[in-house]
Amino acid sequence: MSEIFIPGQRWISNAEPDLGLGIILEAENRRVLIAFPASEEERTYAAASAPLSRVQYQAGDAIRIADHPPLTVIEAIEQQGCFIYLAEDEHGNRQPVPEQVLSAHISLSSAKDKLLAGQVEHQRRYQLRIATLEQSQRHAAAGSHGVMGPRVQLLPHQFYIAKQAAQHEQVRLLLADEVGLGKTIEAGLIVHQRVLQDRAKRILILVPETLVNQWLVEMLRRFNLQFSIFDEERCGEIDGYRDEADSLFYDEEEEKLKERNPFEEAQLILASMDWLSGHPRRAEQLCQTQWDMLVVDEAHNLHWQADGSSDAGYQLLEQLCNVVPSVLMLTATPENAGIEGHFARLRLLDPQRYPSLEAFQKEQAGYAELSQLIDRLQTQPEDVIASSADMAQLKALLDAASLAQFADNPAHHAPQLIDALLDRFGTGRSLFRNTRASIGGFPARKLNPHPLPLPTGYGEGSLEEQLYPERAQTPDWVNDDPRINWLEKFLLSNIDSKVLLICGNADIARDIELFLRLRRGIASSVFYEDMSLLERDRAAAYFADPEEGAQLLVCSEIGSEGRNFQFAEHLVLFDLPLNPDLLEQRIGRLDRIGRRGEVQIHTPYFEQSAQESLLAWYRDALKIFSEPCTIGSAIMAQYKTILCDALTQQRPQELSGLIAEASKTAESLREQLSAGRNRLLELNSCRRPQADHLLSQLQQDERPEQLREYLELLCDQFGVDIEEHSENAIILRPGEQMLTEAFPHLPEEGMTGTFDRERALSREDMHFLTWEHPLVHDSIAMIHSGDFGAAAVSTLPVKGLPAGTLLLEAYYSPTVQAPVEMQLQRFLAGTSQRFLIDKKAKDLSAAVSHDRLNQLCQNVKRKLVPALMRQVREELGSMVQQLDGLVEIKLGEWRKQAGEAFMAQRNSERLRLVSLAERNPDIGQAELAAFDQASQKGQQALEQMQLNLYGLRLAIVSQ
Ligand SMILES: Nc1ncnc2c1ncn2[C@@H]1O[C@H](COP(=O)(O)OP(=O)(O)OP(=O)(O)O)[C@@H](O)[C@H]1O
Repeated sequence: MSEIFIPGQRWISNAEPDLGLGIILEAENRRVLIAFPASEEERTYAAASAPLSRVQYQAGDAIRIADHPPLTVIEAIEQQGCFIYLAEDEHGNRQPVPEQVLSAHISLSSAKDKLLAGQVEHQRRYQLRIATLEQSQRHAAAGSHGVMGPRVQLLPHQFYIAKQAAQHEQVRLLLADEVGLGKTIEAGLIVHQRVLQDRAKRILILVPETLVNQWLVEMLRRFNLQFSIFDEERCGEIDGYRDEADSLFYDEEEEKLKERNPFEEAQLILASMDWLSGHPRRAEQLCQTQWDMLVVDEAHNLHWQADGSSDAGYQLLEQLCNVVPSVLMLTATPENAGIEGHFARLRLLDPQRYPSLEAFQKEQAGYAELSQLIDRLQTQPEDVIASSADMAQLKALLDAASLAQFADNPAHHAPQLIDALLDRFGTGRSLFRNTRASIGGFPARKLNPHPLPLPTGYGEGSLEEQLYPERAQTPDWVNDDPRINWLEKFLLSNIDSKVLLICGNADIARDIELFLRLRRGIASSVFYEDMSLLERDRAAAYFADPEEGAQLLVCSEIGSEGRNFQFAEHLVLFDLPLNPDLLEQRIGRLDRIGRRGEVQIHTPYFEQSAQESLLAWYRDALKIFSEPCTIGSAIMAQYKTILCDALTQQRPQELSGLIAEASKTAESLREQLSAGRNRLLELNSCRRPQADHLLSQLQQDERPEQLREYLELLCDQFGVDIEEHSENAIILRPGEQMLTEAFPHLPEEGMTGTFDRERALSREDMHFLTWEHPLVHDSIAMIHSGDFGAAAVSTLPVKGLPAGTLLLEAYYSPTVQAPVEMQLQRFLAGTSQRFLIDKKAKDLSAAVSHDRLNQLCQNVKRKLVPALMRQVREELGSMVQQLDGLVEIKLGEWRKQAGEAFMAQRNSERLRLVSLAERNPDIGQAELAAFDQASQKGQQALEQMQLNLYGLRLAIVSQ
């Protein structure tokens, strides 16, 4: 039966009790709108299924009005569906209190009410409830909270970044690892962590159209995150508005009534950046939607222009960055369009830290000196103290308080100093870039050049015509081009190998594939921009199939970004682009994590042509075929004009001189970078000892044995059948007596899961069972949000105590009611409190553990409960009141601890802001005042922290 909602009534959300005490604002048209003032949130529900419970106080209950001492209810009087409480203060003064004025901060005590009313449950349910609290608190406090569940290999550089990202209230990062080192995985870890920690609910991922499905699959199979793909078709189905102003019957007013923002319809949305940047109306709707987090892949494709003519993609990114609190941008080639574009992206992420391009460029010149200082701080912090030059340098950069701390205990405080230096004078907080060189263990790149005779008619004209002669030919060019002939032979002599071919032009890609498939019978598929998403993904899947799949995949340039083709043995570069970052991206399709064996790169080219010279340029000047190229765009910026000129004119002497010179410039740039910027990035992106420690901690936190025990308890109580599958693996199936029809994430046919990460990585048909698997996570949430097992009564057959002695066991968990963006729950992680008291309120919790009590306690038959409760009710009532006194003391301690942890973090953020203000005129007094106000608000909310009574067990000593 549905409840009757009346404006002014006070209700509480069963699913989100932390929202505090809600007040009904509207109840019309079978919908109910409720506001939660404590957390500044509103919710709308269908009235028939609203997950709300009416809050109704009884005589004797304590109630609160804001800024008032507590009152005790004498009587509740109902008037037109709302209550007026007659209540008195500690001096006996009485006053009427309409429920509308009650404080929105509420402490919940359904366990108490249930126990006192004799509504008790079986022992085992209570045990499950307490196990749920203890296990979830333990997991929430673990350093690996949020990153344990993903089905990924434990790679230190990725987990290190996720850990760094978790440290700040909002995460705003450029993930810029070299190609194929797992930026998608890093982004997934960060997203997963934010979702699991309740720090982000509404997430938008924007990627190039070609990568939409790959992201969808990766998010689901590795992270259990079910994103919805939004495209124009889907949006059109939701948003009825049609802009057909030219039509005779067009009625703007009527159309406006059909308008709906489609992006409000789902929480986790994945969409193509190409589509949105070309669709102003959808882009506007996107910006009007409230997002907690934005992820943008291949961010280098969005171009910034100093004169304000940035492309539509960049403009959309800019607008989103202004309103979305957490932003991740991914690019393997951050400086693809020069330092300006790189700076523009950093500024979007952190405008306070990056006020001007000039300052940023100046800063880069000081990186070598800074990285040497950091090196010394890392290896010999005591020597830094002893060196007056180092200390003078530090004094010029950092605040006196941090330096004083460092001088007191150099080894302990050096890491904080390093963080502050990296953040304020490097790109510490905003940019992570891991390289193959710093991670190590990658297979080598091997170039296989294939010189071919230059056919007549080729090798003349503009540089473009010389480099890509096939583009100017008729479609039958494939019959005569020696590269096709070579390719055919190559494929036939490597029949068991997968070959990826990339060329810069869609028509050429199509011609090559068609010819080899139809005329030469090669099992192949093709991948180019005019194909639909589905067709492209089918082509990629056909290529990936190890048994029946294609031997060859021919891609236009769109296949060179983001795709995972590391399983292919050979990469054929049918042509070479003039952009070294594009070439690096192409090689990155094979040279990525998970690759086994050398990266075989094949370049068929024409002898004594511009192609041969360009190959020599890449090989000898940039060395791109032997190591990842990080200096490509800088060298190209310097030499492109003269290189193109020399290539066009085909002056071999001049070219070899140019290559020798560029090679020297490249070498010295590499050295310069490795002493300065790259060294700083290396220091920042993965500190190996910390990263290794994180992973070993994560492995300890997994606690598979305890998880298994917990699952057994859970399944037992909810009627889910559990059976052994094999070592470290189980099968779960809905049992005939399953308690709830919607046991979370359990398919009707059941599921097989393993506790072993390695096995989960190789067996995709098995679920990876951790404390973060959706079934476990949502079962825990289900128990937390309801009162399942909240109260129990048992007998305690022990000899040492007189029969009839009462022991009361109580578990509390803290809650703080504040706007979600303040993320104050993180300062309470892992805290819960157990009391075990006798009638004199003596706390026996240390003497008798919960487990021991579980072993000793016996369940009381349901029909005996009412009589038993009548006997003990009075004594029990006074014990419950005594508990309140103990709780007050504990609450004081926790408020203090959480407040201190919160302020320590705010103070360090404040120091940063003050330090940045010295160099950035945009940060003024107003920013600092707003910051202080937010700190004060957080502190006040923590001072209002409440302890929820989570579970109560009465044990009555029997003989
Ligand atoms: N921790 C991991 N466990 C398992 N597989 C991983 C892990 N990290 C990366 N991979 C795999 O390595 C490949 C490269 O990873 P990913 O696509 O995230 O790299 P990327 O840096 O985004 O690449 P690009 O620069 O091409 O966009 C993918 O197939 C990915 O699934």
